[in-house]
Amino acid sequence: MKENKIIEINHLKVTFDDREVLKDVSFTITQGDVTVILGGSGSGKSTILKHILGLFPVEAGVVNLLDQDIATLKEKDELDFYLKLGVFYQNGALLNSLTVGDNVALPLEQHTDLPPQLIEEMVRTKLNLVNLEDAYYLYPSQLSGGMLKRAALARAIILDPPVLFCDEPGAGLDPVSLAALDELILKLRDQLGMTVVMVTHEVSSILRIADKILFVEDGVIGFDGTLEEARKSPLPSLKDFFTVGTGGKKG
Ligand SMILES: Nc1ncnc2c1ncn2[C@@H]1O[C@H](COP(=O)(O)OP(=O)(O)OP(=O)(O)O)[C@@H](O)[C@H]1O
Repeated sequence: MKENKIIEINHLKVTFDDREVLKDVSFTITQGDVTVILGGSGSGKSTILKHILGLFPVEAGVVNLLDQDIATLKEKDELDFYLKLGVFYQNGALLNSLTVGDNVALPLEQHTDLPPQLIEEMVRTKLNLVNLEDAYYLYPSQLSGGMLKRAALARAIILDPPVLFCDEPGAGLDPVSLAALDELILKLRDQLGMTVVMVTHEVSSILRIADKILFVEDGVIGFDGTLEEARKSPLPSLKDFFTVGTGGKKG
């Protein structure tokens, strides 16, 4: 079967305050893959994610997402388009005044006209999927760190997005909760066919879940290949990630 490209970036350039953060970034992401964007602190990983998510205008180059050049997206179509994307940020906090069920229901209530009974069913299905079926009536303050992440994940996927973007999803989790979150992300990929794009420094996570690695260095993609290829790469800064887990920082 022909590989289906979900994201295609060509010659993306990003300048902040006269500083070229991304000089020339090109890559493609294939449907059903878990792709990890790696790179040292400040290398521009989040900047790439934010450009894919349309949070910044594309200054130079092309960002193609779900067969749509995002620069040509009409303003009236933007909301519908971006609703197709699941976004899971490390600080994607839930609203403390709402129960977990109401938090997860929020995107459905805000963006659909579905009847309350159906919304509740959809929320329960997603809570089941993230192993939080008993947390429907609990408040965020009653959840552990790992449970909070899973609830935020349930909210990110409530509209069944074809792509899930995760920025440091495991930040602050203990190793056991981190492994559980990784398992869950793999389950979403396997059961729902979701494509996952993740920025993370967690080597244990990367080894568990990455299919593909994109390594950002000096404003370009310094490495683009499978996890196996990445582990064997002679590129010194990439080697550091897997051997000493320095996060790509030198010294
Ligand atoms: N809105 C902005 N305005 C000005 N500079 C920015 C902005 N966003 C990011 N930068 C700069 O661009 C560079 C890349 O930032 P980015 O957050 O993409 O890096 P990162 O690789 O995700 O880093 P980290 O791993 O530390 O989160 C940094 O030097 C940052 O200071």
